[in-house]
Amino acid sequence: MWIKVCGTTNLDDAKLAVELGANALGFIFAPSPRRVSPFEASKITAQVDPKVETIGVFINQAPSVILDTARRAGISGVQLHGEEDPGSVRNLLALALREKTPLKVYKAVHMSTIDNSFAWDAESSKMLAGMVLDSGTPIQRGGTGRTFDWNEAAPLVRVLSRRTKIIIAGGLNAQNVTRAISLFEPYGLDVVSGVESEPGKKDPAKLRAFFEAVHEAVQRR
Ligand SMILES: O=C(O)c1ccccc1NCC(=O)[C@H](O)[C@H](O)COP(=O)(O)O
Repeated sequence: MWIKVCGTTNLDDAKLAVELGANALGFIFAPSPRRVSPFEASKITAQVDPKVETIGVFINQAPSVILDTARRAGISGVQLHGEEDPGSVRNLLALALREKTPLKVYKAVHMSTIDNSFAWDAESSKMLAGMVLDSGTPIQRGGTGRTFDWNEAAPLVRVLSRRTKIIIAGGLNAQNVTRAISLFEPYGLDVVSGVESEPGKKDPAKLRAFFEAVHEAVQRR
């Protein structure tokens, strides 16, 4: 199971997440109490094993801004958390190719109020490294600490799973992650609020409990 721990703001939290088995660390470059500058992120990414993905979170930014931030922060991928459509991802990937900056692109889709998953048909989903299904709203795009309606979403998630790698996000924690894994059988998981003591600071006990719960659930499958 691929696990992304998001909202990284300091090296200690990054090191612990990686030690526990995180496959990816998220850095927020959008309005958020967890926001970091490209320079702050670069000081952390420089010390992370290159096998661990480092993913910048953006909301409705121009491709040139995303690419410039990615380079300065030293990240390996981006997660687009606004209303970016297949056209904007195509432009971003074309620019990245022209400028010889390899970049994985993950698209976040908000399952509650601004569901734009239908823009992502089988063909356009091929551009994505994966799709993050989250519970944001137009006011708070991510990091809400709330789950979306899992039962209602399950049929749509099955359809989307045939198109790209599905990553479940939104209100995950050590208590509910087992159910998310058995219900959605996702490729990956993405968490922030459920493993923090306060926004931007990880709680080591919660982080450990989260990874233990995931590993137990995966072994039972
Ligand atoms: O985490 C934020 O503060 C945030 C703000 C704006 C856009 C995206 C944001 N987070 C992106 C993530 O990938 C989070 O891990 C995801 O939304 C899940 O968050 P949570 O429900 O708190 O686990």
